[in-house]
Amino acid sequence: MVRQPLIEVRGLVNRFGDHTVHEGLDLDLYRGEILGVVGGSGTGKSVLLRSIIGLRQATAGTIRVFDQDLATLSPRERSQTEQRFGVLFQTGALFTSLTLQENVALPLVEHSGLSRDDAEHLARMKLALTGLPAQAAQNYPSELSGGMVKRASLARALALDPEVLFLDEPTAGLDPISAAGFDRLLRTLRDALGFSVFLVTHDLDTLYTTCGRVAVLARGKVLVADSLGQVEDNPDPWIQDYFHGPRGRAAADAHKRLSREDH
Ligand SMILES: Nc1ncnc2c1ncn2[C@@H]1O[C@H](COP(=O)(O)OP(=O)(O)OP(=O)(O)O)[C@@H](O)[C@H]1O
Repeated sequence: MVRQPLIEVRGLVNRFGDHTVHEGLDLDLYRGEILGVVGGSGTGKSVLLRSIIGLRQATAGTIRVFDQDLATLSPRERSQTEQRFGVLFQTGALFTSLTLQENVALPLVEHSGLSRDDAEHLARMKLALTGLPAQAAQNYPSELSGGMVKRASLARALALDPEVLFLDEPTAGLDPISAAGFDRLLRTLRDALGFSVFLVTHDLDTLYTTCGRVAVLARGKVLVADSLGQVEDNPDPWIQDYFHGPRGRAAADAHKRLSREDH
């Protein structure tokens, strides 16, 4: 059976002045998958994410989302399409002057026409879904640990039941235990809710524990997008260094050990 991509990027070009970031980049995201997007610093992972979610107009190329060409959508259609996305940026980007419950309720009030009371009720459910204790709903972001803020940001990204979740380095800045907890949570929620994930990360443990496929960006393109096993075997020097250097080996070994313990 031929799998239809939910997102299809073709011939993407992004330039800033005479600096070319993407030069004919192709990438697909399939329904229900967690796609890890990796690459050296400055290879354009965030610019790619921003182009897909409509925060940046690409210099050239096409981006089809849910079988529609982003460039041909009216502002209204674009806004409807964007509501099918959930986004979690690296900083979490919660409003510091709002409680967690108010933060998560905000998109619900804005986009789904719920009353404030109903939105806050639903917000508490979303926060519980991400594993936060009930009382955290009344806390302000500054009162919580980094891991809890990440969970709350995830709850906000999930507020409108998105079909695709975009995450930009979600475990950056978390201690390894909180990071592993976040990875597990992401897998569990994907299994339960069925969304697809576009995950920009530098975290090798995240790649090994959560991603079904991995796309490697280098030299303006996607060098390879495949299962980890296939990607690890790619002879490109950056890929070899990344996956077979000391950190890559440690992450692969830890994953093998955990898989054995699970069986
Ligand atoms: N608004 C902008 N104006 C000019 N250059 C930009 C802009 N946004 C990104 N760039 C450049 O595009 C390149 C890719 O940036 P991007 O943030 O996508 O990299 P990245 O792969 O996400 O890097 P990192 O892993 O370090 O986060 C960088 O050289 C960056 O300086």
